[in-house]
Amino acid sequence: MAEGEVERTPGPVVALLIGMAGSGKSTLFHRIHYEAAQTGKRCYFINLDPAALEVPVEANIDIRDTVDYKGVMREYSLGPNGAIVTSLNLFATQFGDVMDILDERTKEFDYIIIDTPGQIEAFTWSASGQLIAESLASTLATCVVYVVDTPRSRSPATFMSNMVYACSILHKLRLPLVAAFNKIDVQPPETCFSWMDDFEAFHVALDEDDSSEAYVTSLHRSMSLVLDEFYRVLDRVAVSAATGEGIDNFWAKLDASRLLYDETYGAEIRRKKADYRKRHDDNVEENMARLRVDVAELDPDSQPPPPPAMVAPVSNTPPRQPPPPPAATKGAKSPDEPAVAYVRDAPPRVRTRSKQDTRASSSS
Ligand SMILES: Nc1nc2c(ncn2[C@@H]2O[C@H](COP(=O)(O)OP(=O)(O)OP(=O)(O)O)[C@@H](O)[C@H]2O)c(=O)[nH]1
Repeated sequence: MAEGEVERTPGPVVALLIGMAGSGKSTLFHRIHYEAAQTGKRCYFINLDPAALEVPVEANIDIRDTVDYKGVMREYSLGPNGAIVTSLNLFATQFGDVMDILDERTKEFDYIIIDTPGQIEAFTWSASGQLIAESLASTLATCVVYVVDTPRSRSPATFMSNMVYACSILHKLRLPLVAAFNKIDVQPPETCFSWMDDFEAFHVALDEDDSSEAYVTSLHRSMSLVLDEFYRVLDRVAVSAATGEGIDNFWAKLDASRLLYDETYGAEIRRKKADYRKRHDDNVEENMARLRVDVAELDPDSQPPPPPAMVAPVSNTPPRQPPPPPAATKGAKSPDEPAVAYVRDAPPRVRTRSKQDTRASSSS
């Protein structure tokens, strides 16, 4: 690779759909599924919303196949939000299996689209949400698609809340972020875009909006100055999940995110891996040198030990005889009884919906 050239991450682009409840994530998920089938784009779909009553498309992997959200509520006596977080936690413990499935199938897909729970903080502020995002981003070009409800963002105060949230997600996950202004069939995005391009236009809108208290207006005014920098690195696209308008641009933004990922997060991951490898190799070399000195000091005639690669693998050593079973004592448990009584069942292993899996891949 030529010097200064950015190393490209092979495999599909992963898009995590995140947004406030009702912003249209699931409808967008559905729209992407439809458009992908129409245009022959190869997409893999994952639903991470355990509380979804209905997923509009047959996802290749669905958290609801693994975790019973209502059962979690009952068993742990939790409310709806607690149960979503706990379901995600349980699923996160099995996410290695999901990564194995994705690793096996990376060559078959161009995009992996992931729907997340409507309770946005359940994903963005939970350890499991972060773990899932980091696991994906450790090997695949991953980005966040922050879905904005454009009609609701007509009000400067709601627009500001949305942008502050998007900014906090960018800081938390540190992944490329595309703001998808949805529902443009109802409300064109130009007003929001003008506020992002020119903070003075936003200040004028604040002055004209008499629904907020003076101190809130003043707070929004100063926050718009802070966010001005954020808007410069924020990619945006206007879409309508209902009509399909703007979806072509949506694909283009995902492709652009791949480049951004490679230049930022991907480059950082590769640097960390290289650092780790170097530190590991240096440690091995240092320990070997120390060992050689110690051995030489003990017995000047002795040969230094062979390098680690020449040490016979553990599996080649002859198996030891197992120790004899302990003598039966009075009141001992029968051999069939488990030694440890688990309080809770471990969550079932992740299952893909093999039938749908096959269907989805054949349709793509
Ligand atoms: N007009 C219009 N309505 C939309 C669009 N996208 C979504 N909606 C509507 O917005 C409402 C919420 O959409 P959902 O897709 O359920 O939103 P969500 O973000 O998945 O909701 P949660 O799962 O609760 O977070 C539904 O009534 C949709 O029909 C759009 O592009 N245009």
